[in-house]
Amino acid sequence: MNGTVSTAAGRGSFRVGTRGSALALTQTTTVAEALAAASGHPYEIVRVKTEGDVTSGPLSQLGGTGVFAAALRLALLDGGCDVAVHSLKDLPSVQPEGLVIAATPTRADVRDALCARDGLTLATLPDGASVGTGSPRRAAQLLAARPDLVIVDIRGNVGTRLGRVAGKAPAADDGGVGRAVQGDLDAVVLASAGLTRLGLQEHITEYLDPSIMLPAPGQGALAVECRPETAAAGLIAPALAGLDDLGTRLAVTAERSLLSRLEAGCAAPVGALASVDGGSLRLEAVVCSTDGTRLLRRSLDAGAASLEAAGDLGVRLAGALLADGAAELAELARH
Ligand SMILES: NCc1[nH]cc(CCC(=O)O)c1CC(=O)O
Repeated sequence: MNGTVSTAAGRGSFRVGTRGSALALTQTTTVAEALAAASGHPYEIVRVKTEGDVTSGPLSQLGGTGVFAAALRLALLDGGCDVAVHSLKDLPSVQPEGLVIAATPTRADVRDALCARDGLTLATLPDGASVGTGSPRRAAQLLAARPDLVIVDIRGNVGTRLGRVAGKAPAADDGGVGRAVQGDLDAVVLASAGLTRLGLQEHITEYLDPSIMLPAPGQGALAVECRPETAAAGLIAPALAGLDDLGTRLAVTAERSLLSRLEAGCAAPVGALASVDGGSLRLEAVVCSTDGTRLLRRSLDAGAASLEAAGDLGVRLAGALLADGAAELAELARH
């Protein structure tokens, strides 16, 4: 599946690496178009097949977090591409030597979305309804709100997962890990951002308010990563800088700093959302027991809205949650 989609190769062009899923291709093309328009240089798209795309087992068996991002990062380091576009929430918070996040474009909707049959919402789903998600964070917060729900562990790309809900349009096979079983679930929970980027927002029956469901750190945001010293990165450096949104970068810096201080990965039952409010940054986070019976939820304000203050805010809020017993509650890595 490795290969070139467009043929704008040659001197003065840049190569943008992507995963092969429909969502990844959409996100990558949007970023590549913006960079090409701002820099005046043509691009080509390089598809990188990742381990996460070919393994159908549960995420927890894939040997840790970041499997989706690792192959793209390797391609950057190998010179297989010049720029990589990641979903920020899938990107491990440890920054590899030699790579930088050159842009965090303006974030899309951060909320999770319920896609239920027959227009149902979290309040109107019948007693004991089945809801599909592979995310311990979503499962725990769903159960905290509705302890009667039956959570079904599901995998695959957005279209595949949507196709599990009765009455939803058959999923286009977008390279998912399994064929959709038609209509065996009452609902699934997916990120609004991904659904909207794929034009599937009509299937959303409720945008889950962050007071009920805190999103994953970085949800709805993209990270454009590169090796800054390369010629191609230099070519588009001003375009990358122009694509960066400071508010988004501040928010995701705080969220990822919290996650890394908790020593938790993208599969941990941890939600976090930062927002810039006036000149200050506020971070809200939740750590859950996986059965949803216990939730630790706290928020903290930073005095200032700087990158340093954002990183510090994440560390301080994580410290408060750890002092409350977050590591034991969520079975995070021991300290
Ligand atoms: N883990 C897969 C993944 N990575 C990014 C998104 C959606 C887009 C985003 O949050 O930026 C999704 C799908 C989902 O969680 O529904």
